[in-house]
Amino acid sequence: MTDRLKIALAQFSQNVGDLRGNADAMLVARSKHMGADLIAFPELQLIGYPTEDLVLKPALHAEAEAELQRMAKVTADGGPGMLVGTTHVRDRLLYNAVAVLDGGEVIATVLKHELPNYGVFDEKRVFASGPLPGPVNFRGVRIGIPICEDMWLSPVCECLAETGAEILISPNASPYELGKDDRRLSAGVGRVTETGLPLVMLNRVGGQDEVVFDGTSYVMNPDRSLAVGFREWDEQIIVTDWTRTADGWRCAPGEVATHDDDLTSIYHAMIVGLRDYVTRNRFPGVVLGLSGGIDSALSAAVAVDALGADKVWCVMMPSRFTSQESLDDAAECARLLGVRLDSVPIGAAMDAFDGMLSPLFEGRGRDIAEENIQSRIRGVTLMALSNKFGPMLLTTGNKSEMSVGYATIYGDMAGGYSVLKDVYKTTVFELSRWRNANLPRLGVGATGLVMPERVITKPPSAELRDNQKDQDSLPPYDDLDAILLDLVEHERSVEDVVAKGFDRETVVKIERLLHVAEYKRRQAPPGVKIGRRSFGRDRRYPITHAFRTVR
Ligand SMILES: Nc1ncnc2c1ncn2[C@@H]1O[C@H](COP(=O)(O)OP(=O)(O)OC[C@H]2O[C@@H]([n+]3cccc(C(=O)O)c3)[C@H](O)[C@@H]2O)[C@@H](O)[C@H]1O
Ligand SMILES: Nc1ncnc2c1ncn2[C@@H]1O[C@H](COP(=O)(O)OP(=O)(O)OP(=O)(O)O)[C@@H](O)[C@H]1O
Ligand SMILES: NC(=O)CC[C@H](N)C(=O)O
Repeated sequence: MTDRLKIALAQFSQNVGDLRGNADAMLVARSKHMGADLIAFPELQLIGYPTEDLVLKPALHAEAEAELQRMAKVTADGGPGMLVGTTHVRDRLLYNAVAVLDGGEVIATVLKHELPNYGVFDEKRVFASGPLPGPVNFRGVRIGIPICEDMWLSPVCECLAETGAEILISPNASPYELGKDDRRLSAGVGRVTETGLPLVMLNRVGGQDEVVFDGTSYVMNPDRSLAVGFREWDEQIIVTDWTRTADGWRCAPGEVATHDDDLTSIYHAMIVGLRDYVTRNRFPGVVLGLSGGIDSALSAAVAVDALGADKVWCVMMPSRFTSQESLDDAAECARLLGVRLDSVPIGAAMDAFDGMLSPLFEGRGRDIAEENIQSRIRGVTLMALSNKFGPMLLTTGNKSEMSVGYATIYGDMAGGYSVLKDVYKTTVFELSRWRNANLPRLGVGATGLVMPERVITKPPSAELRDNQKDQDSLPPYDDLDAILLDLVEHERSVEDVVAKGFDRETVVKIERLLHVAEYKRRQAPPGVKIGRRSFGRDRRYPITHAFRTVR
């Protein structure tokens, strides 16, 4: 019976659907840690998380089994065993599983019991729930393997402790949300307190469409002290040293990384989401409309930090409503960021549409139709550049606008991905100030200012007509965001919000706009999830419905 163990923990990224690539990355990691007894990886490391309906293809199960067998054979060399997240088919049911590989074979397969089915998760849609598991005997040590949600709730870990587990290793695919690192720790404290066992929480990193994974893996000893704490966002392998004591197994103390403050954390999530989306979908870069306003300035700054200045192409598309201030601010933003800026005036296209539509529009005054045509001309222009040269169009709308439909469908909503989709305008201001004063650790962009101060201080305007200001149609952003926070993030009623002192008419209007704009959000590009109620993945409302919290 062994009294010492070396367990290598790989906080890895994953490439959904690239089973060969994911398997090769695990084998390379193992080959570099031949002194370890075991190397563990995050949840579904072979397939990638979230799998969504990809796992409904039987061909994928066959490939997963072949890759698993290939990996198992490698372990015949007597080196480290492997703990690999994969799918498993048993009695024609599909499970989210972890296979334990050792001595050339799959020595055990553990099935996930608790399937998360809320927020961004849909696991019950594709996986069956496995029975409550017992520990796996790995070289004489009984290892309990609660798979992600199995660690977030009590029953699986309690069952593992009762059936003799000595160490808990929990492969996770726990998506980023502001403050989630603390919740991961609290869940761990709960399980360690209940079971008296040491716990490994091993999370993935990287971006997958709307969700990003920030890692923050850790090892917690039974006294609830952190033996090891991984960095946020980075791939990292840490070899942990374990000793059997009279009171059970203990992990030797190592490095415990500190975590970012809120604004740094949000900014990093945006960088990781955009970087992985653009690179994995093989775009040469991004193109975006740079208006001299704050949303496009911040989107451009994130893009430069994520991809590098040479991969970001900005285009100013002035009309007769564009102020000199906007022209100057866009030029200064581009200079500070070191990006290419072209100018494509849209007056000729506006005149062409006026001419084309004048027989039909005759007798009607100019209104929102003409305003939106400008936004759509810009969308067409940017998509033409995307088609001709390949960069993906980056959409710049923020959560405040997307909440109330303050964006033109098929116009400035055109694009492939949005970094501001889940941040309210007040946070856009904070992030812009923060980025002007800080260089993000994960960023590859410019030091110093990334936008002139005036972009942050001037009143926001869509410049679709003379002297237009956002505040002509919307309440001040401080009020709008406070109301939206209640209606969207906390699902409060109009009465609840009015009771806090907000004007009833304003709150009723915002609730109405929120519901009416659902059709726009359904057609909006994906964007990185930051909070608990992101549009699309978390908050799923019907488009057609008659419910209002006031009549
Ligand atoms: N339930 C539903 N299902 C499907 N389609 C529906 C629909 N309701 C309306 N529609 C369609 O949508 C159209 C109305 O939507 P849309 O054409 O977008 O136009 P609309 O929402 O009326 O106007 C866009 C608003 O966004 C503002 N804006 C535009 C551009 C940029 C910014 C900014 O600051 O970032 C602000 C602009 O000032 C204006 O207030 C209707 O004409 C109809 O065709
Ligand atoms: N003159 C312009 N030149 C280039 N792009 C523009 C121009 N006007 C608008 N856009 C694009 O359309 C998006 C919507 O911009 P708009 O100015 O209407 O409102 P906004 O939400 O306040 O955005 P911003 O703060 O970036 O100006 C902008 O972020 C930008 O990408
Ligand atoms: N993949 C999972 O089971 C993740 C569920 C977990 N509660 C989380 O939010 O991170």
